Amino acid sequence: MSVDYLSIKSLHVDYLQKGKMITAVDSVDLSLPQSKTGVIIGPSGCGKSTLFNVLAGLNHRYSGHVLINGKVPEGGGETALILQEYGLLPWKTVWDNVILGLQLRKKTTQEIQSQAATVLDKLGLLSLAKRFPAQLSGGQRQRVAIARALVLEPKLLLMDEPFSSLDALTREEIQDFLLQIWQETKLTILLITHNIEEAVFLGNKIFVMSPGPGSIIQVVENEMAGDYELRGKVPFLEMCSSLRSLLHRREQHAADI
Ligand SMILES: Nc1ncnc2c1ncn2[C@@H]1O[C@H](COP(=O)(O)OP(=O)(O)OP(=O)(O)O)[C@@H](O)[C@H]1O
Repeated sequence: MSVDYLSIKSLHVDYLQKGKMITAVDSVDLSLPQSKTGVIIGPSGCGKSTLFNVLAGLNHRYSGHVLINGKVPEGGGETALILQEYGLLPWKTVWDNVILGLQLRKKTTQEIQSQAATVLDKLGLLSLAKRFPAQLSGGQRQRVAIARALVLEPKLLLMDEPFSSLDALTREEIQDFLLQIWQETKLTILLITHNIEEAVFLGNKIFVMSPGPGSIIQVVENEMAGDYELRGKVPFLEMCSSLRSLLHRREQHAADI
């Protein structure tokens, strides 16, 4: 029996805003086995980032049960979070951005040098090590953000709309790149996207969220994910189409209430 690496049961998060309680997510149930990819898709404001803040250990004010590898999320450690804007420090070079986390973990200079060089080399970024983020393309910046996360050897990679600011072709290249990273490292990956094709291309499990306060309204098991040749194939297009209909129906239903 496979034990879920990530397990969320009855998650509920409220925010207090100007004296009023706002429910951001309600009754969220989600599970993901180790070394699988999960994609969360849902309308704006349904609570996707709220969910990630809990998983990244940044928000402890929730009710329900959340376990990552059997432990309550505390941040750091085995979990890495990559944000939409990449989170790179503009005044630091690629190299200095990548080694930051290792320095914070008080690694020796030798360990830092060797781990950073290995990851940058693997991701084809060594030649860019002395550049600053502003001197990189969007796709290169995204790869540096992935390098910065991977150098810490996480077991769970959380990515919050990581490719949303990339043009269509670069986006596909980076999706392929992420697939390659996943196949090599067998990381568990949970990714948020608004893009249906991306969800079907990358997600072994696709979690569809309802409009806010969000909950998971459908889980699509997707054995096709992980195939580089998938885009354009009939089953891929069919799954995208049915996911699109589901999301439209749900938005229409919410608008009618
Ligand atoms: N710090 C906060 N204080 C008060 N309300 C918040 C806070 N953060 C989020 N919210 C509210 O909680 C709800 C969920 O927000 P969240 O950012 O998690 O949604 P999302 O699905 O990630 O949205 P998007 O797709 O637009 O990024 C929204 O109604 C939002 O206004």
